[in-house]
Amino acid sequence: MSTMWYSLAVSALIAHDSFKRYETYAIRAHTALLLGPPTLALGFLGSTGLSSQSVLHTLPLVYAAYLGALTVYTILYRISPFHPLAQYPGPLGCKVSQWWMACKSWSGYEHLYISELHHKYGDVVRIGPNELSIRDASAISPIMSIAKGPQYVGRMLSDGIHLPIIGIQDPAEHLRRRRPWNRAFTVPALRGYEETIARRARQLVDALERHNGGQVILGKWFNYFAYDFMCDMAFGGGSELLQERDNSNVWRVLDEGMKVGTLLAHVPWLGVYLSHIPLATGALDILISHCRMLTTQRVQRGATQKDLFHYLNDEDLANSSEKPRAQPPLRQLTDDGCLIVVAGADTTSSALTSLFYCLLTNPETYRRLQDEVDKFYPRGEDTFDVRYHREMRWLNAVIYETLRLFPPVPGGSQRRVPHNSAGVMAGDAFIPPGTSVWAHTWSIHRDPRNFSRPDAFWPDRWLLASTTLGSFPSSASSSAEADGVRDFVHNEDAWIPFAQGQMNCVGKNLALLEIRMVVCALMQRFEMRLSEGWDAREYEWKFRAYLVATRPEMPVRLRVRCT
Ligand code: HEM
Repeated sequence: MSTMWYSLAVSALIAHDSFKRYETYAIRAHTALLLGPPTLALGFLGSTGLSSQSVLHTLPLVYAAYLGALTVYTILYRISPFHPLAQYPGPLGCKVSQWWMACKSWSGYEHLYISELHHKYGDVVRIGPNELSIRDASAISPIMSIAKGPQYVGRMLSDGIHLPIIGIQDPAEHLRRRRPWNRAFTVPALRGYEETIARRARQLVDALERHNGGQVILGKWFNYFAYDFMCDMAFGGGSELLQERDNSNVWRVLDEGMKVGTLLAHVPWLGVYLSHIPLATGALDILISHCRMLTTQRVQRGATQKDLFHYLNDEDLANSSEKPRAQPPLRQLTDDGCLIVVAGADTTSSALTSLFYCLLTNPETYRRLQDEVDKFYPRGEDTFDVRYHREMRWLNAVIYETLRLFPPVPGGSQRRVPHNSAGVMAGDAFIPPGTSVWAHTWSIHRDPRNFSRPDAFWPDRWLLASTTLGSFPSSASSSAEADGVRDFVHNEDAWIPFAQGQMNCVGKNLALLEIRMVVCALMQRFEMRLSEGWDAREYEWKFRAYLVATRPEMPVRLRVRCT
């Protein structure tokens, strides 16, 4: 009998080592490692001549002892000085289990929690048993060159094999999958989407005009706009929220699905298990099935215009010498289709809502932008003619500053150092193999070592520092002095709302184009102000992160301009 207990203890040790070494999400491997040894032990007991009743009585004890030993080994190892991340500080809960951060993420304030941890522990914090968050700007570039992390396995209820491009961990496969995406966002391709943006933005303006003198929840309208446009742009149509409103609760499903997805991002293995149970995750299941349906319909229907799937389905290569070896599998296309709505619509709507929040709480900035829009697009001038965008320095400064202060993906990007590598140096930190690591956008954007007055909405900083947006204006310089900013700090490398490097946001230029077109159209047509009685501080309090930031309802009064 004692030999059996001893063997069980050793088996638990071996199982712990296998989990640690291979970190597999394969359900068969989990079953074998979790249930195999105690089942064998019970078989052994049966063969010693023990009655089946005694074996049955011992059964719970054997399983409990084995799983208990496995749990104890795991916890002891994670908090021991032998763990590769032992040198990095962090809360005990984070070191012990990923469930700690999973629970924190449910509130939507994970970005603030991690920011607090950085204040308390410094630039490198252990936020999971095998996970680090880094606030040091010099670490951004090395982190962004590492392969993607496993969060999307859980987030997308993946089987661990099929994933949208954003979650592909093998760099060579990511590069292969990225090629059609890159073709879809070249300058000529972007030009092809301008008319669709303009059509939807016109529809937005018309719909808002019907509320002249009244109150609207502006963010909702941006949701409708962004979703309708993204469906046009990706699938060649399929949504009319601007016309019909959100009767089928697309956005509620999206918000709820993202919440569940955020929890699962911390425990990817659970996402793999739930992917085998139909409707186990409610909204997330509905969201993913809906996106799969849109993609399948689009692929079966074929192209009616040069939409995103024109490129993702290699239709653009039909007459080219660069012919693909084979048509992309439907599963690959539907996996990417699931990403498009979240990556393309939710983020852009979040950015637009935050931008108008910043404008409406900063009347001077609002007025300057109004003047700039009136200068380039006086009444009667087509705001959808994008040729002036580059010259609109204040508009660009306002956009950059909004994305700094309220990044639509506040947590940033996760990467994972491959198990079979030698580790990576990121800034001063050594990141051992098998470690997931985040460059924490929220903390980096609000670090005074990167940006003066980091918590203030101060678009002038972009003019002050500008190399890309124009020359250094003397008026901005004096306003900095008046504001008491003597040692002006501005580190553009630390501005990462779209991440950085080859695996960054491929839709960055499309997003900026959409934002500029919508802002110009709305500023030319309307005067806006926040509804009286609404506490503007609510926006910051209720700005939550479920991968993409969910924004509180912001009531706005608007009036059609007479000029
Ligand atoms: C303001 C709007 C947007 C923001 C702030 C934003 C931000 C981001 C971020 C932070 C990532 C993660 C990159 C990484 O893992 O390092 C990402 C990835 C991605 N975004 Fe965006 N995004 C925006 C708009 C868009 C739009 C309009 C599209 C168009 C469909 C898009 C498509 C994608 C795709 C496909 C990826 C995955 C890229 C890859 O892994 O290669 N995004 N985005």
